[in-house]
Amino acid sequence: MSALLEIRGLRKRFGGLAVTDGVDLALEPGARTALIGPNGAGKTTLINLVTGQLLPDAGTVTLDGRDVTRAPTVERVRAGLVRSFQVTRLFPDLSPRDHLALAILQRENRSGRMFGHYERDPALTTEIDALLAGLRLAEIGRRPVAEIAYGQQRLVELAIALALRPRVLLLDEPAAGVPQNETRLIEEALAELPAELAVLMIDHDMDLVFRFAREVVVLAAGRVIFAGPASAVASDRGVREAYLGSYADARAGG
Ligand SMILES: Nc1ncnc2c1ncn2[C@@H]1O[C@H](COP(=O)(O)OP(=O)(O)OP(=O)(O)O)[C@@H](O)[C@H]1O
Repeated sequence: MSALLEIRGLRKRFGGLAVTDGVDLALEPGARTALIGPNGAGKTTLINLVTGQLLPDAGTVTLDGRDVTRAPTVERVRAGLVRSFQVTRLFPDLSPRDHLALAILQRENRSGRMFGHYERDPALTTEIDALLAGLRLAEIGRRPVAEIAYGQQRLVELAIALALRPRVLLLDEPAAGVPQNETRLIEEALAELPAELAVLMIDHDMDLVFRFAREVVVLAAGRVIFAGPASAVASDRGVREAYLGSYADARAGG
């Protein structure tokens, strides 16, 4: 199968620091890949380079064969390269339904003026209902986001990302800050993502990473030090030394 997202030789320096130092990474349709590595390894920078929030000094980002290395973020989103929104970007007074209506109108390049009466548009409300039902958010669909549980707010972010009809979904710490008793909701939602969607997830929670990912890419000091099956990462010597040692030892009871 050919790669849907392909990153080749990507480089980015901040001052004297090579934060992205010749990164290669490929995602095929249906990929479930985790991007892990120590604090400051360059994970978020890599995601920002892929989404277009930052431009690289060298290298290429290709989506389905099309070079998008210098394309504006909005163009990449239209082409199906979507990053999950951050909770801080939700509007506290708006409901999940409102957020989804905005996302769909944006996707369809329709005027924001439609927003005032979107509930009267059957195609829109049908789609919103399906997205909310899929993430088990139907019951709180009309409540202001500020009033719903944090775990549900994170699911609203995911619903917004899905409303943009991604082919590649980049998830930056989807369960970060979610109380323990709500993380199951996030995991269930991640497990039920469309099969053909290619997903790249950054997370520090190794239990979540290993339950979700089939492939793991380990970044350290801006370089890929491991890329391969999740089953092989914990026993990789370089990874243990750079990052996973304590986790692997704990799992082994050592
Ligand atoms: N805009 C910037 N200007 C200068 N340095 C930056 C900038 N953004 C990130 N850095 C530096 O680049 C390095 C990598 O940061 P980045 O946030 O990409 O790492 P990370 O792997 O996502 O870390 P974490 O796991 O802590 O989120 C860090 O040393 C950081 O201080």
